[in-house]
Amino acid sequence: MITVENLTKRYGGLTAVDDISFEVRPGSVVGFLGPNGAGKSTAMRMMTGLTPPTSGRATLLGQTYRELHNPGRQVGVMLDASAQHPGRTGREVLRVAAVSIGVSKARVDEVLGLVGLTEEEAGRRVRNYSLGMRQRLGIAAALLGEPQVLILDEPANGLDPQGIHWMRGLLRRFADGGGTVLLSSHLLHEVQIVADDLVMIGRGRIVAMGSKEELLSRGGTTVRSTDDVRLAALLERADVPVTTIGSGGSGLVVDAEPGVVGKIAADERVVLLELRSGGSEGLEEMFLGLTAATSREGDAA
Ligand SMILES: Nc1ncnc2c1ncn2[C@@H]1O[C@H](COP(=O)(O)OP(=O)(O)OP(=O)(O)O)[C@@H](O)[C@H]1O
Repeated sequence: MITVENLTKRYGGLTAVDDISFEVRPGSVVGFLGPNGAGKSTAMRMMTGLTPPTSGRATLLGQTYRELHNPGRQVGVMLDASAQHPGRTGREVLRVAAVSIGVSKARVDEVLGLVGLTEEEAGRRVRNYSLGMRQRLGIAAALLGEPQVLILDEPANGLDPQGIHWMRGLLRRFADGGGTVLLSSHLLHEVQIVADDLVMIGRGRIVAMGSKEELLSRGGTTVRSTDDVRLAALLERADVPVTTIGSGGSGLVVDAEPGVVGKIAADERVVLLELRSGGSEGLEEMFLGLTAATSREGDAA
């Protein structure tokens, strides 16, 4: 549904997006992650025809954005929630968009309901909206044409925890209904729950990508038991490498699947207090580690 092939953007001497390739399958949510300045927005702008690539290409439903017959009906885009006309009411913003892409007024009310903007809020001018309300309006605009694909740049920005929870539900339902979602974030935990796959970029380059489970399991397994010293010895005996022995009861990090560790513990009657995929550091640490080395902002430090 979304195919990105060797996409590159250079601004003078700066390579903002450096030869990235990935795919987003129908029915899935892909989190596009990277620190500030990593090149996420530039990549999304190229995907949606707003910035011409220096080389490479991106297709949506088999065509470039510019080749799409009625892009507003096929691809829902939210790149900059503050770009909406400040002097119009939320409802007016959506009505104007509805006319331009050819959808009914009734659909405007439907999407307002979907994003949880009340009658009163829809009648307020956008300049008086909070950032969270602007995000909801931006998502409403993206959903307006009943698209099959959603491309959202930092949609969780400005949403409170409840709003983030709501957005996850909305995107999950959209994907479960066969839709394709690409959403960017500079915060792993915002997308970690909802995303099926993750694409992590730093300084324009892909630094890691794969299914969430795959990326999580790269960190090994964390295990905590009532007797970690004995468990470590049992694991070593079974040729399962223990990479860390935590101090103060923080457990072990083991280079094996949780199932393997659990079985050894069960066979030897060691009581487990915790058993999970990922090292003690978790995906967040891995993300920070992967991107710290490639953060442009880090250059100044
Ligand atoms: N029009 C432009 N001209 C020159 N440089 C640009 C332009 N647009 C983006 N850049 C640079 O390209 C790099 C990537 O920027 P981009 O906005 O794509 O990053 P991002 O990952 O979306 O970060 P953020 O979350 O901070 O927006 C940055 O160094 C930015 O300064």
